[in-house]
Amino acid sequence: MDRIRIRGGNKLNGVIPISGAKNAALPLMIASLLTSDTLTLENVPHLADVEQLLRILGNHGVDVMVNGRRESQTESYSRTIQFTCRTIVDTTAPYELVSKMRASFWVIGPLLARAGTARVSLPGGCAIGTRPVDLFLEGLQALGAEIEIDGGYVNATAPAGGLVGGHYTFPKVSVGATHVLMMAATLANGTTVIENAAREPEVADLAACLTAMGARISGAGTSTITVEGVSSLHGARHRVLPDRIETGTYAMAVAMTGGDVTLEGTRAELLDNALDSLRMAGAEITETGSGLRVVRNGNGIQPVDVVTEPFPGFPTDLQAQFMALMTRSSGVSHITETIFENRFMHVQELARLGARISLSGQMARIEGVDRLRGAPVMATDLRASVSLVIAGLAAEGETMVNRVYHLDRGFERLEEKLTRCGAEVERVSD
Ligand SMILES: CC(=O)N[C@H]1[C@@H](OP(=O)(O)OP(=O)(O)OC[C@H]2O[C@@H](n3ccc(=O)[nH]c3=O)[C@H](O)[C@@H]2O)O[C@H](CO)[C@@H](O)[C@@H]1O
Ligand SMILES: C=C(OP(=O)(O)O)C(=O)O
Repeated sequence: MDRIRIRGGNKLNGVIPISGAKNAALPLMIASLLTSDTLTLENVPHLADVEQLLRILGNHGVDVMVNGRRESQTESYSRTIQFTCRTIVDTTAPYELVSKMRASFWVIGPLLARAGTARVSLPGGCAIGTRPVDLFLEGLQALGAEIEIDGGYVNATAPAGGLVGGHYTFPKVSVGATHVLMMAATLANGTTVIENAAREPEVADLAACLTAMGARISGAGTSTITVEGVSSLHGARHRVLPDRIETGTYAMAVAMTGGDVTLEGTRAELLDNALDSLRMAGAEITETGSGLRVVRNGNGIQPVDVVTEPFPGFPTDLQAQFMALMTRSSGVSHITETIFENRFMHVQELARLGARISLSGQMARIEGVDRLRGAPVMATDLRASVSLVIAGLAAEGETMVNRVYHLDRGFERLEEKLTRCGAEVERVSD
């Protein structure tokens, strides 16, 4: 099992290319099920989750070409992948495939919309909370779907003439359920209005791609999305937007170590609130022609309180990384997690490095310390893992991060990107 060894203490200086967003690429890939034409996606990151979804889509009948070839091309940062689903050959998404990754559940929307039926295993994914699927099911029922749960599977059936436009107000913001409902509504008969929709940039990115495929969508990126159903979608070419979580992660790494790094190919507006928190912590962040420049020279790290919220609030997917940064601040900070009920697994691992953190319900109190010391730590989920890398970069001596398969779900070539900027980070394969 691979591990990551870090020798802390080096500043980061240089350029880090930001990859296409995992959380945009996954729903975009799933959208290929909605058409019999070819959907071409550019800037698809090479990540374990993407590879897993390729297997799942293959099972439904999607033919895949990566950089013009049939076998997976791993050498390039940014891959162009063509997806062609002439017919849906299987409407079942089995437990063995879906249990590994939550987003694979999202095939339920396109399968139902195009084939009229779907049998999809209840999902897996990062163990950060119970993560039910009730809102997906309620939303699909609002489009006329009949739903039953049997043996760990959701069986969904559209009415005889296909899904029908409907009105659904989310009682709670859900990124995944917004993606699914929007995709399902593209092929429904009539107009669908989705209220209290997720406003994450990945939702707008999916809507832009669906629109290029012939869908009629307005309001994506706001909390009310209207979809006028059409009878079919066609092929399109779309570029996956830059990964805002990867952007924020490296920005926090620079704030942690000090240095001067340009995050190439990304944009400030994708991070909104999180950049303000980073600036308050002491990082200088400027937009350049090629991306975002992050600098921290001389000044220490200031304590900043954050509360995770749906976009444009501070993202839960950056909570662990910001906590790592706060372990070295010059005072006391508080981090409140409002999205997932069990997303503090990194706390005990950060403590191994000398962090002082106490938990009270959904709030963590972090008392900054002068120094962290390297230690063996264990990655528990994707973002928790990278928070340990950030802490390790600033810790004295060696930090060994175990179970890095979590990291490989969402960070493309992490050790290479950091090493190029002066960090001592290497992958150790046993
Ligand atoms: C692949 C992907 O894009 N994953 C992201 C997506 O996950 P994901 O789409 O799974 O997260 P959601 O936005 O759906 O979850 C938000 C909250 O709603 C709850 N909920 C959700 C659906 C439902 O049917 N019932 C319900 O109660 C969840 O348990 C959670 O408490 O958004 C999360 C919140 O920004 C991010 O952390 C994940 O990285
Ligand atoms: C929680 C995450 O992913 P998933 O929703 O796929 O579990 C994440 O990207 O941080």
